[in-house]
Amino acid sequence: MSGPTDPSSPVILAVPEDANFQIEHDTHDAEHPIFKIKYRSNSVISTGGLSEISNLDTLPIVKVLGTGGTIASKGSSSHQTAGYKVDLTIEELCMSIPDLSSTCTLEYEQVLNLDSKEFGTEELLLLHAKIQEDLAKYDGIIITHGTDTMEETAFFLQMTINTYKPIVMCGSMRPSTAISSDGPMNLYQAIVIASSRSSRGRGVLVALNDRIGSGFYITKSNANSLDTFKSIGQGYLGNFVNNEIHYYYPAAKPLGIRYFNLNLASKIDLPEVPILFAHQGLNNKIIEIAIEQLGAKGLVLATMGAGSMADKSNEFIAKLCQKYGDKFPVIYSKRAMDGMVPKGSLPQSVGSDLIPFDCAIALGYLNPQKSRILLQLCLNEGLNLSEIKHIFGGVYGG
Ligand SMILES: NC(=O)C[C@H](N)C(=O)O
Repeated sequence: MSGPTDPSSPVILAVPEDANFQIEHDTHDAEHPIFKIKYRSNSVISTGGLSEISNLDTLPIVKVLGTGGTIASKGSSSHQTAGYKVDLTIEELCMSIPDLSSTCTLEYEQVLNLDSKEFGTEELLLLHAKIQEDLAKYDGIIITHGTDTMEETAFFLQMTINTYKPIVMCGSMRPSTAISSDGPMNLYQAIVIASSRSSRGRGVLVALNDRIGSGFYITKSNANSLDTFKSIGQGYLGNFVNNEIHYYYPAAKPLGIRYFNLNLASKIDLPEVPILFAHQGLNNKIIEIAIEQLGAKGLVLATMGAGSMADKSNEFIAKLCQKYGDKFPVIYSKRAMDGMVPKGSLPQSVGSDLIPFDCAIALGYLNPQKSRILLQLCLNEGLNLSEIKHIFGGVYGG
């Protein structure tokens, strides 16, 4: 028998009489310890429960899905770190890393080969379908991806795939042709992370530059440097040092996760939800254009502080919402990288004639690009305003 068992299944445990086995206590979660029973035998009868059986003679089977990005790019010289092109296959990329045959059985597949700025709903759905298909066969999935929109793909996968198996995203900031390109090391670490049982039950992970972060919160903080992925308030989940994975906390998924089941059998077109970046002197006309000319079904505002928009903008938004029968959700996000927008910072009514402000939803801790995806998923499921508020309440907004 190989591969993991579902930890929630009942405890029925039997090992062959001839088995040579050992019991290991997994210390990653002191409150919910896992006892691993490892054995050597050719046959096994059954397994399950809080315990897991693993055969010492089998290795995890993991799959790398290539989608492009700088990690799959080539420049024309070894010092070129801008203006390069995606031009490397996932096969070539996997050949550039050290031998992993004692860590896992590795397979790979080219799903896409694009700069991540070209990603949209179609690419997200394609990747989602591929992962769903592969999760049945593999112990972990690794996705190579451009860093520019990696956080959006990570968040989308996090909200739409409910699995305890590791899904690990990685990329690079320097192309494959650059002196000290970071791609091969990042890919190597991501594969080791996806092969490890200690990575289970942690949701979608983003692994770059020795750090392991949660795809739910992590964001690209620097447009150029290698040390770019951060979640300032929530921190990293772990670190990778000298071929060892060091998690700081027991396995857990972020609070506020609510899974959205996508019906891949029918055509999905996630609704139009633009993001508007607020600034001093914002012209209300741009709000109207975003909503009316784009046919948007919702709007995300990167507000100037913790939900702050000029009074005239709030009044304009409230009137537009009234026009749509107060069904049009407007997410009050923030342009600041850290912090949050609490429910309490939004007025209940606006203007001298106290127009109700029901359509305004405080974002909580997510950034604008992640809240856009969350709102798209809510709208795709046909949720109403109060249900959407409830979901954003999971990240302390609403
Ligand atoms: N570092 C990178 O991967 C950036 C690249 N433009 C991308 O997102 O595809």
